[in-house]
Amino acid sequence: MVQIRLTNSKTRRKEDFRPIDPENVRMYLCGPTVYDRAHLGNARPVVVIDVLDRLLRHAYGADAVTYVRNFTDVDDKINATALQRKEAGAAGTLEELIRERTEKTIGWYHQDMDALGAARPDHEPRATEYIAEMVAMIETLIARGHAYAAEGHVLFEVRTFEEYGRLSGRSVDDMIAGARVEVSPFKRDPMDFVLWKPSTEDLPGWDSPWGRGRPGWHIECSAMSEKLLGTNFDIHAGGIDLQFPHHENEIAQSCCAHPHSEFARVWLHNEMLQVEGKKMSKSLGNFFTVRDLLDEGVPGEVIRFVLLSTHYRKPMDWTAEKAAQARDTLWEWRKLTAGVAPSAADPRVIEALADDLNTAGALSVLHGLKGDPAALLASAQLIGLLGEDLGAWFASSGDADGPDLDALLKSASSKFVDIRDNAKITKDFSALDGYKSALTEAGVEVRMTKEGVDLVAGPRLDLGKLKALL
Ligand SMILES: Nc1ncnc2c1ncn2[C@@H]1O[C@H](COP(=O)(O)OP(=O)(O)OP(=O)(O)O)[C@@H](O)[C@H]1O
Ligand SMILES: [Zn+2]
Repeated sequence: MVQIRLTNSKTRRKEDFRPIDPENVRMYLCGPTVYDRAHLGNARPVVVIDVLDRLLRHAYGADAVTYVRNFTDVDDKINATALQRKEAGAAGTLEELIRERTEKTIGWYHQDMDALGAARPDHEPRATEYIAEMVAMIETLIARGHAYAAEGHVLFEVRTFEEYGRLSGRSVDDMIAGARVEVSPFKRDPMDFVLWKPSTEDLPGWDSPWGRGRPGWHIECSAMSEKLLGTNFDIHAGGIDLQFPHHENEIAQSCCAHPHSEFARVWLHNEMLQVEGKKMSKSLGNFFTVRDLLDEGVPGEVIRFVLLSTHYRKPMDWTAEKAAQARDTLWEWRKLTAGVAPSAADPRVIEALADDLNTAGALSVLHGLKGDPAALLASAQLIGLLGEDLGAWFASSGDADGPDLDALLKSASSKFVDIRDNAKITKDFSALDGYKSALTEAGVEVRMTKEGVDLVAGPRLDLGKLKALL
């Protein structure tokens, strides 16, 4: 097996990856805060880590990886969204509105990430189910002198952790200068961050030694990763936007609660998906969701292809041109591999992936495999492409339940045969020609066979137009 190498943000070097336990490689990815649809930027870490997950399973065994990705279902942004809805007249208590929204968002998230071919993690812990673990960790931090309670809050005292800032390579003073840190009267130092905060009656809250309250965001990941992966695990991933302060704070909490632990050995950070040079983000409002693209008829597989065509450590843009090229390439590959059984993945594809997840390199190897469809198929499947039949591929676009493409094509072909049979009697073939060109216009390939006609969905299939022809 080829040696996997990953760029570790902690050491700023590309390093040989050596798992703590090769029989159980453990990986954590910071998941979404569930108050709204995932935008395309949010999908980037999911697709990148899905490829890493596949590579690790290829290398160490399908059952030798534990992949955890959390849902942050308690957060001020969630509360604010629910409050807005309540003020706009939505029925129910604030707590009910919050729960309704987080449940719904988790469902959307699953649908959208499934459409991108990202396998579900082994564990998807929800923060609200790990409050006891968070409280226990905060108590440990207080007992060890790294945190203090003040006015219903508990704060982590950053100056008590010498290594603070090491991951992002900044000193505490630089960070104070560069960051918008919240100054509060009860903080000993402006850099100190919240582990626990009080909740008003209408906000979600849990009883704690510091009164009724709720956890800060950072402690969620420390507590959940410890519970599910232990105090030392292999890989911690997330977007580069989370490196500071979120990951810096996770390290401070976990390493101070367990002084002899390393926490995560390798830190992997993906660069940002951008729009005109700026990070795609909810706060900037320059985003579109994965669902927007799927609804426009961009298959999930095309989105995945585009995301993989740039190395994860480089910023990238989404463009319609990239999507069109991806669609054409995938279509060509699908035609080449139709009815072919996959052989083994080309070793060069594995080498490219093992070299710090060089997915763009892997795709260029695939381009060269057109002469060997069996290897092309196996290699594409290794990175999560060409995995499903075409029906499922197109079904992932359009409405959430997915149209049954096979059924649509079947009714179109029986209609075609009726028109043809009629034309044979009347000797007027114009209606048949008209139907044929309408099908072509809808992106369907019409192949005449001895028995009748074979209709095949093409890369530019327009489901709306096809439906209109039935
Ligand atoms: N533009 C982007 N490109 C790549 N990854 C991103 C981008 N925006 C967010 N992420 C990643 O998405 C994951 C989920 O992040 P989170 O739920 O905190 O985002 P958010 O707060 O909803 O989005 P935003 O950052 O747009 O306000 C994190 O790993 C984060 O690093
Ligand atoms: Zn996290």
